[in-house]
Amino acid sequence: MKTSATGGNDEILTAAQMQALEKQAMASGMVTGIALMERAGEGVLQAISRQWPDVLAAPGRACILCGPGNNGGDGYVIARLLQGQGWAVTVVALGATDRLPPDAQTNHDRWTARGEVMPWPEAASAMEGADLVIDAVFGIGLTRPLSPAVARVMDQVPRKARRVSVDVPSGILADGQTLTRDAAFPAELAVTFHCRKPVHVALADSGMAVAIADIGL
Ligand SMILES: NC(=O)C1=CN([C@@H]2O[C@H](COP(=O)(O)OP(=O)(O)OC[C@H]3O[C@@H](n4cnc5c(N)ncnc54)[C@H](OP(=O)(O)O)[C@@H]3O)[C@@H](O)[C@H]2O)[C@@H](O)CC1
Ligand SMILES: [K+]
Repeated sequence: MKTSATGGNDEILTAAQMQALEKQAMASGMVTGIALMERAGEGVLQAISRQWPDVLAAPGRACILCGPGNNGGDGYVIARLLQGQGWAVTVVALGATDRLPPDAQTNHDRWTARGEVMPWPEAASAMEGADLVIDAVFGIGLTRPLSPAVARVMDQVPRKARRVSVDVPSGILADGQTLTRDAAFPAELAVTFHCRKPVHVALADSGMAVAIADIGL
C-alpha cells in the first residue's frame, strides 16, 4: 500500500463515482468491504507518519470522532490500530451505535471489546489534551449541512492537536459544492482513498494537506 501526495494517481472521482467503484469491486468478489475498511484505516496511519514522521513515533493520546456510517467505521479501525501501538485512545460516537452499516458495526464491536465509546455530548471533554484528533464523522456520504450539535464540536477541536480527516473534512461535501469551511472539521491533513475528490482539489491552496491512500481498488 502506498500513500503519497498524489498516490501516483492523478484521477479525480466524484463521491458517486467512488461509491460505484467500491460497489463494483465488492460485487466482483475482488475485495470485501471489511478488507477495504481495514486498508483505509491502515492507510490513514501511514499517511500521518508520512506527513509528520514524529507523531506516531511514540505513543500519545488520540481522540477519534466516529460518525454513523462507514467513515465512522474507518475511525473504529484506526482506534484499534492506535491502541495496538500503545496509544491512549478515546472514541466519541455520533448517533446510535447499534445499527451502523455492517462493516462499521463489525469494527465498532471489535473496538468496544477493548475500549470505551463516549456519547457525542462528551466530545469536547474527550478531545481535551489529545495529541491527535481523527475526524471519522462523515466522508463521501455527507448529504446535508452539519447539525448545530455537530458543527459546535468542530469549533471545539483543540488547535494544538494534530488534526486529521478521514477521506473528507466533515462538513464539506466531497464534490465540493459547499466550501463553507467554517462549520467543517479543521483538518491539517485529509487522507482520501484511491484518488482525490473535487473537494481535495478545491481545498488545495487552503493550507490543508491531502494524502491519497491506495486501498487496492
Ligand atoms: N466499502 C466502502 O464503501 C468503503 C467506505 N469507506 C469509508 O466510508 C465512507 C463512506 O461511508 P458512507 O457511505 O456510510 O457515508 P458516511 O460519510 O460515513 O456518512 C453517511 C451517514 O451519515 C449520515 N449523514 C449524512 N449527512 C449527515 C448530516 N449532515 N448529519 C447527520 N447525519 C448525516 C447518513 O445518513 P442519511 O443521509 O442516510 O440520513 C449516513 O448514515 C467513505 O468516506 C470512507 O471513509 C472506506 O472504508 C473505504 C471502503
Ligand atoms: K471525515
